[in-house]
Amino acid sequence: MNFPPDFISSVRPLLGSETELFLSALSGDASVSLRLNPSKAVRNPMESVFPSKRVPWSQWGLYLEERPAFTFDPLFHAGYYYVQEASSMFVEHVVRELVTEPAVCLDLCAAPGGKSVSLLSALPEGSLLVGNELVRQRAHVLSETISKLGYANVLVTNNMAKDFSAFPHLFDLVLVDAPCSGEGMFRKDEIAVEEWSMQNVEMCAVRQRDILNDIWPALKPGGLLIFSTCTYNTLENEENAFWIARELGAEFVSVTTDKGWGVSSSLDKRVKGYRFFPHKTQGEGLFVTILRKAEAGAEDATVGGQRVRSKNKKKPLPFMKDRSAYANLLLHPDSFIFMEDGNRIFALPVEYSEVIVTLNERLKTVSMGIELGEKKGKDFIPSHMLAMSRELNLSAYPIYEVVYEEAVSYLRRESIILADAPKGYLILTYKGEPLGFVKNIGNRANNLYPNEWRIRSGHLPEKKAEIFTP
Ligand SMILES: C[S@@+](CC[C@H](N)C(=O)[O-])C[C@H]1O[C@@H](n2cnc3c(N)ncnc32)[C@H](O)[C@@H]1O
Repeated sequence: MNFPPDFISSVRPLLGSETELFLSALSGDASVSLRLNPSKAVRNPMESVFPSKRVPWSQWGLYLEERPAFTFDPLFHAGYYYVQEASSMFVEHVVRELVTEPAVCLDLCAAPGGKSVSLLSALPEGSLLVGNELVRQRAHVLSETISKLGYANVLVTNNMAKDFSAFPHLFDLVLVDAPCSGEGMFRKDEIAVEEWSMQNVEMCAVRQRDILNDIWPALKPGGLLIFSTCTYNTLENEENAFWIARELGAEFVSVTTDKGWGVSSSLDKRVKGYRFFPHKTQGEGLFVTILRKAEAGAEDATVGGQRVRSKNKKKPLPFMKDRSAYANLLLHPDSFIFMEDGNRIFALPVEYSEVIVTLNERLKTVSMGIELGEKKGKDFIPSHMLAMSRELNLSAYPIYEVVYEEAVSYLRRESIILADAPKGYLILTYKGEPLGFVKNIGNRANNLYPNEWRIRSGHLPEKKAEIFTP
C-alpha cells in the first residue's frame, strides 16, 4: 500500500527501528472479529462459533479465520453478535476493571456503536448508557445497533457535545471516541489513506480539544473520562491527553494489561495511555487514555463558570397511570415506567425514568428505553425494538419458527406465507430467537421488519451464512 510520505516521516520518530515492521503490518490484511452479545448468546456458547480464538482483552470477543457473509446470517440481524474490530474491545476491559458500581455513562461520539456495545456488556447491572452521535443519519445507525442488542437502559441522542452542558455533573463516565485522522484504519479503509494530510491531523487535534472542552462540565467531579482515537500521531493522542490533564484538571488512571496482549504504553512519559500497533497486537490502531476528573476546581471555568442550560425545552412527557394494557409485553413490567409520546408507547427503567425524561426534554432523542409500539385507532402495532428486547415476554404473542430461507426473505422485507399460523400479530423466530413481528392476515403475512434495516441484496449465498455451528 502507498502511504503518504509525510505520514511515513511522522511515524519514524515514534517507532524507530520498528517502523518497517509497522508499515508492513499496516499493508497486510485486517483480522476479522466479532463480539457476542452476552444478553442473547446464552444458548449458543462461545465454543459453538466456528473456528475462532478469543480476543484476549475481551470476555465476549472472538477472531474468525475468515469473513463470512454476515448480512445473510439471520442471527446477526437478531442481535446475537456485533461485528467489531478487536482493539476497540479494549474499552470493555477498561470499564470492567474501573467501574464497579452502577454508573450513568455517556458515549459521546458513538456511531456506529461498536464501543457502546462494549460498554453495555461491561457496565454493572443497573447502569444507564446515553449513546450520542452528532451526525443525524449515523445516530439512526447507532440506534439500530443498540436496539438489536436488546438492552433497555439506553437513550440514543443526536446532539453536539456542548448541548450536554445543560446537565452539569450528570455523568459518572464519559467516553470520547473522538473523530480523528484515522491512521489506524488505513488497512481497512483506503479513503482514510487518501484523505490523510498533516493539516487534517492538526484540524482533528483542535476539534478533539473543542469536543473535550464542551463535554467537560457534564462529567462529575471524580468521574472518569475515557479518551480514545484510532490514529497513531501524538498530536491527537499524547498531546491532547496531556492537555486534558493540565487544562481541564484531571489525573491519569491505569488499568492492568497482560504482556502477551502486545499493548504498548504511551509514547510520552507525562501521559498514561495504551497503544495498539498492528505489528504487535491483533487488531487495528487504537490509542486509549483514562483520566479522573479533579474533585473540585477548574472544570466549569471552561464555560465561563456558568451552568449553561438549553432553552430548547420540550413539554414533559406524561407517565401512564394505567399500565394494564402493556404490562404483559415485558418479562419484568414492575421494573419499568410506561410513557406515552403521541401514539408511541415506551417502557423506561424505573430507576432512570426521570433522568431519561429530563434528557429527552432538552436533547434530540432518537430512541429511549424500549419502544413497545404504536397505537393506531383500536390497533396496537408492536415495535421492532420490542421484538429485539431481551425484556420481551415471548408468551405475549404467538410464535412462528421459520427456516433459513424464510428468515432471509423476512429480513428482505418480502411478504411471506405462513402455513397454519393464527391471524394477527406473530413473533417470527429463527433458531428460537426473535427476528421481528408480522401481521398475519390469512393468505399472507404483512412484514413489519423496519424498511431501512432490510437486506437490500437479492443474492443468496450458496452456503448458509451462519456463524454458529448447530
Ligand atoms: C471514531 S467515530 C466513533 C466510532 C464509535 N465510537 C464506535 O466505536 O463505533 C467518531 C464519531 O464522532 C462523530 N463526530 C464528528 N464530529 C463530531 C463532533 N464535532 N462532535 C462529536 N462527534 C463528532 C462522527 O460522526 C463519528 O461518528
